[in-house]
Amino acid sequence: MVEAGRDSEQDPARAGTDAGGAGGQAASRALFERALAVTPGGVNSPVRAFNGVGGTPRFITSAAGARLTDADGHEYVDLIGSWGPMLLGHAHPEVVAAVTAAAARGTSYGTPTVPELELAEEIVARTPVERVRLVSSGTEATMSAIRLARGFTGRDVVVKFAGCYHGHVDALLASAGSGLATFAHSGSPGVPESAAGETVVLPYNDRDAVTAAFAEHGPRIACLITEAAAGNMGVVPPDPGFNRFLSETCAAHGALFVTDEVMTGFRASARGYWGIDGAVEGWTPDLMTFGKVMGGGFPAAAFGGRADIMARLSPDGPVYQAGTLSGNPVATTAGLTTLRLATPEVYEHVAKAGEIVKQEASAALSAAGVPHHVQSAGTMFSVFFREGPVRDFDDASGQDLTAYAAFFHAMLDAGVHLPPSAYEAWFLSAAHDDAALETIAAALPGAARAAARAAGTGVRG
Ligand SMILES: Cc1ncc(COP(=O)(O)O)c(C=O)c1O
Ligand SMILES: N[C@H](C=O)CCC(=O)O
Repeated sequence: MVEAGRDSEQDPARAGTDAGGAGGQAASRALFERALAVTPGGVNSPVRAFNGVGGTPRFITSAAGARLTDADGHEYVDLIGSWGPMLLGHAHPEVVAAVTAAAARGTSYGTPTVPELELAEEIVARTPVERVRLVSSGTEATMSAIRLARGFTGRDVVVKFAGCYHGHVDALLASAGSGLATFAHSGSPGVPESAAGETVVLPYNDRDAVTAAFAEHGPRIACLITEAAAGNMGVVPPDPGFNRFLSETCAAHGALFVTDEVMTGFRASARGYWGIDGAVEGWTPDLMTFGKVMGGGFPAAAFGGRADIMARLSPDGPVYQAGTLSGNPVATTAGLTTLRLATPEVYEHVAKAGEIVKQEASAALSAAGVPHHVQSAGTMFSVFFREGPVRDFDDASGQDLTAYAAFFHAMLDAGVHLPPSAYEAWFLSAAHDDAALETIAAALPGAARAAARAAGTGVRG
């Protein structure tokens, strides 16, 4: 095994240029060159590219527990967590065994199966949804929820918040947070005016803007969709009472309240962000969306909600929605096994590890004089490279992206793989043990000094 750690004191000018050292990334570089020849940007989802931080993405060849191994044999403590799903860590033996056994029984039948039934039961047991439909991605879940909301209400307008990402659904791809922020697009070519034109985008945590939008468009609003706690502009929790206010405003205008828990679901807590907000404050979304953790690292996602709304869905009702691989037996086995293994101890461990990493990151950045702010939503957290609380996307956009790029590369050199974007959560898992936390702790001071050298020298978001 080759150690990833080298040169965490690199010159900030080298940040974003594979500061890891000549020769150390030969295999990843060669693979990336091949990928560029056959795949746009060399990646199958834009945030995987290093466009926001510069350099060559590492090709990961295996992962176990809290660690990733790349094609050059370097090992990294993983803080990407596949962008959220890997709550238990990579290649959890019981998940691997269950998935292997499921695959041996056949990988897809196109008929109802037991694992999909049991996964649906598990979701209904943990959340306020009464009926749930399984799909294959978070994007499909939000797209379907929006269609159902429109079909149920007979209205067209959708309200969303700037900086909240709900997948690459046409109607929701306006001011959509991390990927688009990292790539400096304001929306996306290819999304027709007719699709985006029915979307109202408001500043997050802004009650006045919500009140004004409903006053103007109320009778045309089918639904308001929000991340239960925003995680795609960095972690920005709703102000106390904000989600309840949204729920009440929707109800007052006959619109549906849709909470997107694709990221927070079964991650922020065992019952998602709803478990620490709605369950406490006494509000219930009309529809919810889920993904990531409930797929256990496989393509599985879901949307669900009130029985009378879900009854409008085909085959019971007229709103069409379908999928050849929806409820796939291997994917649902992975998700079901993951949820069953996600005990209170798992959430306690992830929370405790998060507290340690947050405290150490903040201490290192403070010692180096780097402006920063740490925010959390349940067990999720992120570090903003700017001073002061972040309440909305404008605040999040005030980050020093050059400082983050230098920090990211120094961490990578020291064997810690952060998300290659300043607008993402740092994901921990039950597998982040003392040794993994020590690697992170050892990497932070040098990375903070690299960020300090780069701070203020370049791009602000
Ligand atoms: C809150 C939220 N909603 C929806 C999505 C879309 O999910 P997917 O990438 O599985 O399509 C994501 C992440 O990608 C997300 O974080
Ligand atoms: N921020 C995105 C979702 O949470 C990252 C995942 C992706 O789009 O690849």
